[in-house]
Amino acid sequence: MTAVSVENITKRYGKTVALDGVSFEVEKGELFGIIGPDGAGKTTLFRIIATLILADSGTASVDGFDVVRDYKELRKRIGYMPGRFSLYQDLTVEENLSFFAAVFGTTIRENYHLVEGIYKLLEPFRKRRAGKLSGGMKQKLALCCALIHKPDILYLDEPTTGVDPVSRKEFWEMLGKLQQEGITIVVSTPYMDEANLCDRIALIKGGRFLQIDTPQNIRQGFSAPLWAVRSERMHRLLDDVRAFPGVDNCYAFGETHHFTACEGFDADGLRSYLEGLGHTAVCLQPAKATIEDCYMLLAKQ
Ligand SMILES: Nc1ncnc2c1ncn2[C@@H]1O[C@H](COP(=O)(O)OP(=O)(O)OP(=O)(O)O)[C@@H](O)[C@H]1O
Repeated sequence: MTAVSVENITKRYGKTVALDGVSFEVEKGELFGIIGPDGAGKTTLFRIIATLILADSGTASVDGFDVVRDYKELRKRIGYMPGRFSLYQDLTVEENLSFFAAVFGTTIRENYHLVEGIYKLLEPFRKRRAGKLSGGMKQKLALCCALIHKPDILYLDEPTTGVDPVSRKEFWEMLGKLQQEGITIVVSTPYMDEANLCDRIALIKGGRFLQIDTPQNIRQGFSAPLWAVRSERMHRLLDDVRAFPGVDNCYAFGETHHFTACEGFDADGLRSYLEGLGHTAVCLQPAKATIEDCYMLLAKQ
C-alpha cells in the first residue's frame, strides 16, 4: 500500500525553482531517504507533504488524503521533525514534550511506549532547558516531540546534521525500531553514507530527482570505471589528475580522490605522469562505487 504519493510537484520562490516536477511514492512501512546537498529542495518538499506550504502545481497525498483538501486530517497522522531546531529553548525537556502532547490533544502517559526507548536517555536531563542540551540530546527530544501524538508517518528533515558520529549511529538504530513499530519514515540527509541505511532512496539535485531505487541497485548501476588515487600532495593532485587525458570526473573522496575514466585511459601512464610532476607515494587503484560516487556521476550527467 502507498503511504505517500507525489506527482509532478513544482515550487518556485521568485526566480528560484526549488522543486521542478518531482514525483515519487513511498510504501507503507518503508524507510525512504531523500539524499542531496544544501539547497537541493529537501525542506521545500517536506513542507509541502507536511501540509505547511502549497505547491505551485502538481498533487500530493498521504494515506490517501490530499495535502491541500484534507490537511486537517493529515496533520494528526504526520509527525514532522524540521531541520532547524524546532523546540522551545526556554522550556525544559519535560515541558517541551508535554506541550507537543497537549497541542495534539494527548498526554505523555498515553503514548509513552512509543518514545520510551528514546526518552529514557533524556530522563536524567528532564528538568534541563532545551536550549542547554547537547546537539544529540536536542535531536532525541525533537524526535520524541514529533512522535508523541502517535503518527502513522514520520518526516525527518536532516535529523543528523551537526550531530556527532556516535549519536548519528544511535539515531539510525532508533529509526529502525520505529520502522518495526509500523511507522513509515521519510528522512532527508546530506550524508551519503546514511543512504545505505534506507530501504529506498531518491537522489535530489537542483529540485529534481536524479534517481529513485534501493541503495544496492543504485550502486550496482554505476557503469563507469572508477579509480582511487592519492599522493603526498592531495590538493595539487586534484588539478593534476583532472588535466590527464582519459580522466573524466575527479573529486575529493575522504582521504583519496576518486575519478571516472574514459575509454583509452592508461593507468600506468597516469602514474608516470604524476611522478614526473613531482608527486611522491602515488597510490592508484580501482575503487568500488559508493552512493556518493553514483551521486557525483548522475549530478554531472
Ligand atoms: N522562503 C524562501 N524564499 C526564497 N527562496 C527559498 C525559500 N526557501 C527555500 N528557498 C530556496 O529554494 C531552494 C531549495 O531550498 P530548500 O531549503 O528546500 O533546500 P534544502 O535541500 O532543504 O537545503 P537546506 O538544507 O539548505 O535547507 C534553495 O535555492 C533555497 O535558497
